Amino acid sequence: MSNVIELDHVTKRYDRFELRDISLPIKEGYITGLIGPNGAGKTSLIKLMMGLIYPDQGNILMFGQNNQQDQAVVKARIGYVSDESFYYENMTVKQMKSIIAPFYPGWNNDTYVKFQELFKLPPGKKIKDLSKGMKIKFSLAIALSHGADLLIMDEPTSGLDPIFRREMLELLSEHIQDEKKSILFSTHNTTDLDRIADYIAFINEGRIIFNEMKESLGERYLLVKGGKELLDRDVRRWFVGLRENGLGFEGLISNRAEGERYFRDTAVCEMPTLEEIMYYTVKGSEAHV
Ligand SMILES: Nc1ncnc2c1ncn2[C@@H]1O[C@H](COP(=O)(O)OP(=O)(O)OP(=O)(O)O)[C@@H](O)[C@H]1O
Repeated sequence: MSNVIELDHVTKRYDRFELRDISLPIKEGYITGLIGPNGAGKTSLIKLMMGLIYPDQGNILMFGQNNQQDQAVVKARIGYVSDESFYYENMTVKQMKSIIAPFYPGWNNDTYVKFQELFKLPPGKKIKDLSKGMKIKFSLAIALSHGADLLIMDEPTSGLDPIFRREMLELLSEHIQDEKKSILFSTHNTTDLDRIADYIAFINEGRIIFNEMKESLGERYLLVKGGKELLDRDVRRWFVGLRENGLGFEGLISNRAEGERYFRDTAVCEMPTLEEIMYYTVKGSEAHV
């Protein structure tokens, strides 16, 4: 199985933040959700892939090609959706579309018209007068109209109402039916991932915590709820994150087999939700600062 994106030991430093030695393969033909709390580094990671910022160290391959040396070829195959607008604010939707379309050899105007109607995009409205959700819809219509092999989307669902949010996720699932297409999107929202993601890449404080098939996460982690008397210093070390109150605790263990062996008869063992995995991982990393 080949990788549509491959980050190889990529480091990017800012004054107070670092994406540290990131090696991240994104699988071709699947939907990967990039998730992490505010400030985890999701947008920076996406900008690195898009060649909008440059790594201090490491290599980035898109479709097996270097994303800087082969920039034009690579970019023509990517549909990029972000709420940071790269459009001319004073142009209308129609004018902007006419400027963008010729850049893409695979542009299909019938497809664009179909999405323009579906998304109720007002052709005569200026870009600056579009709502945040409308801008995202416009970006998405463009991305879906030039036959992109890879959609990269930075929080595409964040400005959308719940109805369109759901419709959009369905649309993305349909898009991926074409076996060679791939999607990477960042989100804060675990329900987006529950609905459509095949793979989940979780980033926290500039590091990749995991990049795994959604199904296999449940086999790896264990959520344990029990009485405080079960916790001693050694046992505490097994927990990625732990929440305690007067009598009891609830916590996440990353080695499911070991956790089950110890807690099976004395505590409640459950398969964690994605949200619980995120919550305890972030909580645990804060506790260790
Ligand atoms: N140009 C820059 N110069 C300095 N620091 C930056 C720059 N761009 C981003 N950062 C810092 O890098 C960190 C990661 O930011 P980034 O936008 O990648 O996170 P994110 O996961 O997308 O967050 P959010 O979910 O809030 O959008 C933040 O602490 C941010 O302040």
